[in-house]
Amino acid sequence: MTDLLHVDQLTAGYGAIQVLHGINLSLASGGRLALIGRNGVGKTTLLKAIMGLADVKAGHIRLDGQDITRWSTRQRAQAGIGYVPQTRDIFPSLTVEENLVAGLKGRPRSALDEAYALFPRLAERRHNGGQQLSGGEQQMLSVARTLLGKPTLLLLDEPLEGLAPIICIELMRAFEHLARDTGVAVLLVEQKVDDALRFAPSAMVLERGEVVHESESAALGQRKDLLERYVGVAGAH
Ligand SMILES: Nc1ncnc2c1ncn2[C@@H]1O[C@H](COP(=O)(O)OP(=O)(O)OP(=O)(O)O)[C@@H](O)[C@H]1O
Repeated sequence: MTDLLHVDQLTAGYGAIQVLHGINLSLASGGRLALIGRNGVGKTTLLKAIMGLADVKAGHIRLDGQDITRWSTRQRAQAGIGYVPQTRDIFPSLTVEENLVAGLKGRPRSALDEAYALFPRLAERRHNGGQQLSGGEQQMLSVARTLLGKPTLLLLDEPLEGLAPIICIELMRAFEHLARDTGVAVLLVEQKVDDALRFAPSAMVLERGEVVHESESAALGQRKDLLERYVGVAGAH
């Protein structure tokens, strides 16, 4: 079976700065993979490289068997990659509904119901401005907008960052539903290691731009030594 995403010997960074060194990664259709590691090890850069937002120096990125390494970000989005950046990419001056409409890209307005079904909070706040939303609601809006593009691969960059525990639970539940009901594959970068390992059956640890560990999440959750060394937490998985 062909992997949905296949990253092969990827070396990438920004201009002359090399951040990732020879990364290999595979994700099947409908699969879930957690990408963890300390700040600055290159997790965001890996997502950006997959989305066409970092400079690839060597190696290949394949989506559904097609080599997309030199494709534009727009082409990758059209091919089915959805990227939710760490910065919560919403228009603060537009309402929730206007933000969602901006993500429709030709799909019928009825598609908004999918977003509201996944995040009922957004339905309640549909006429509120983006800047009036809480951090959690902004994150939901950012995710919902990306999902309107019907991605087959979703790249999530620290979606739980700075959110209250109760909102984290709500978001993780929504991601579970989403993955189960739509079959979208998810590559999740997350500092909240327990949540990441619970969500994804497989995990990869990055350190200084290299993969230093790869295993089932349950097995990694037992390796307190590795979690302490590479993530700085003992983990309670
Ligand atoms: N636009 C950029 N130009 C140059 N260097 C960058 C740029 N963005 C990130 N870097 C550098 O690349 C390295 C990896 O950063 P990256 O954001 O990928 O790490 P990360 O693991 O996602 O960390 P964090 O959890 O802090 O986001 C860091 O040393 C960072 O300073």
